[in-house]
Amino acid sequence: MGNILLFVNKLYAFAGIKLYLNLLCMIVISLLDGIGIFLLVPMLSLIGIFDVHIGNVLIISTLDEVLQTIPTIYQLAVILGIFILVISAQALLQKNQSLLDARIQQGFMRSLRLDIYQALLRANWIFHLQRRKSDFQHILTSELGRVNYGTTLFLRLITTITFMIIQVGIALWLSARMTMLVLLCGVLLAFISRKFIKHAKEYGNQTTELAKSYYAGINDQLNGIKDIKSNMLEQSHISWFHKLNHDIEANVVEQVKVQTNSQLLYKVSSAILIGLFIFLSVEAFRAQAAQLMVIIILFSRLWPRFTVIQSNLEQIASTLPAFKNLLDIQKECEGAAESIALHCTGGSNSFRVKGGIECRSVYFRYDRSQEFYALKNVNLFIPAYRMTAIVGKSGAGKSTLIDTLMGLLRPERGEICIDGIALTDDTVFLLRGSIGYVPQDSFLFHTSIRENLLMMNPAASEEQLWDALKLSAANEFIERFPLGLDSEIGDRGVRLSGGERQRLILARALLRKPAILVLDEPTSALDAENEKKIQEVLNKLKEEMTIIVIAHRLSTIRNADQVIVLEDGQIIQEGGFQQLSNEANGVFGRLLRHQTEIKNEAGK
Ligand SMILES: Nc1ncnc2c1ncn2[C@@H]1O[C@H](COP(=O)(O)OP(=O)(O)OP(=O)(O)O)[C@@H](O)[C@H]1O
Repeated sequence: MGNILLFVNKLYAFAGIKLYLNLLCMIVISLLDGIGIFLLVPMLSLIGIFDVHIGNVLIISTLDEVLQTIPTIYQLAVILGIFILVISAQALLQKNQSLLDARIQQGFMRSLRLDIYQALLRANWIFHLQRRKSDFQHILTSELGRVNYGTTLFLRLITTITFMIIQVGIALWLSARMTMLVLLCGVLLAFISRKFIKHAKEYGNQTTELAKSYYAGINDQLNGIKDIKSNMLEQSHISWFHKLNHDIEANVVEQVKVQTNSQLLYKVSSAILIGLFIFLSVEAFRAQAAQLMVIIILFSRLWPRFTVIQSNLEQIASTLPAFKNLLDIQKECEGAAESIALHCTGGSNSFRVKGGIECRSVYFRYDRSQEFYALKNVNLFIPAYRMTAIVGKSGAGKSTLIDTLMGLLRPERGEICIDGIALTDDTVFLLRGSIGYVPQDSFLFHTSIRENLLMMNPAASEEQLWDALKLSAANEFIERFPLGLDSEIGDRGVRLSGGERQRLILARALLRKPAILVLDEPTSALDAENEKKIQEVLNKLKEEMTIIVIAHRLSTIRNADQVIVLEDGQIIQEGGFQQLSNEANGVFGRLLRHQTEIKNEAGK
């Protein structure tokens, strides 16, 4: 019940007055529908199908009196004319009401989609690290689809209930006793059917869980398709897929079972009720023929609405878990929201570092319930317009440190200062807007080289594009492509080699003319010749920007002005490249000697 109220509140918050307008349309449509039914009696009487005694049945007797003032030959034409007018007006109104319905529904979905997407993008990095990406994909596609369907059903439910109330009102007017009898049966049936709604909700929860597993599994497996194929893991994955699909199928069949059982109950009971109702009307209540006819028409239209309401309630119950899931994620995102101003996009020159970036006694933990610190008492100074390299064994804390320097992770203790001023939640975005980041796992879109570049700086000219490509030594391979900048690079850039991908990503980062260039393993996929080119590029770029680079391949950072060596989240060595390589017992010297030996052996 709480969830349905939440849903109604949210829908009302979005649609407001439009919902009332919709309701008003429905009331008028139902009234016109009722008038159409009332017109049937004199019409059938005039045609001669029935010789109905109109007696003192409300509305019909008034209508009959009016008709008597018209010459007999025109009576049928007049009544048919009114009938056509009433039905046409009803159809016209219905058309507009359906349109309004669609507008409310689609607008509501648009606003939900936007809210959840904005909340996702506003959430901080640590939140994203802790969640499965596939859960978000699931929410934004399948769960939103279910909520959409639930909204359609909800609006349909309001329509049905409005129609029902009006028709019950008319029926009450005609015969209170008979109407009460039917309503009593309806309430009784609704009470018996509560369990169907409960089951539908349980199966709806199951649908959410199954769909989550489906999305997560598909996502992981498609990302790891190379591993699956090269390790011959196809069969085990097909078995997993088979089992999950079996569960999905069983879940849907169970839901249909609940629906068909309740429909069966409603249909059989409706046949019994209609029989009982006609019998009682004729034998016990002695209803007049015209009155009986109107009531039978009303109830034969009314009763199926009970069935529709029951079926709608069950289906809404099965989609409510999707709505709850959506609100939960949105709430979690909002709990982790950064105070980012979304209209400010990262851009060039929004922040210039004059002196340098400083870490003052920085501590960081991914999980505050654990004792483990990924960064412990880190104190360091990164001078502007210099190249600082961060090295260390795998798991030493290099990525955590640069994520902290970029303001993606906020220190648990200590602070990050730019030119001596501590970063706050507000200024951290200025810093982030001034960074060009080249990640380890390069991210490229399945489109042309040009569009991949323009994504970073849509206003860049052809000349600026080529300048950036030259700087990153990516121009040579692109010039060889027949379509040049318009060449398509495939999904995540699969049509390029690892080195080509990395150089393209570097060009993309440079296009922003960032104040700080952060590179995570920029040369890991490059051969010696290209590595040298990148070294030269970085050397040149030092004059224009501050460079921070993580490197496993130490030859890449030969020209670094400062090297920071991390181990277990702490700085254990720092200094110039030559200085550290000369420290015989230092970790850096050992790492360097180890890499040189491997290189020499490979060269033999
Ligand atoms: N999202 C995370 N949640 C929890 N712990 C994490 C997370 N990311 C990293 N860690 C832990 O923090 C420590 C530092 O990890 P980090 O990724 O910074 O190391 P690294 O030096 O960059 O390693 P590599 O060279 O392998 O990329 C590791 O012990 C790692 O297990």
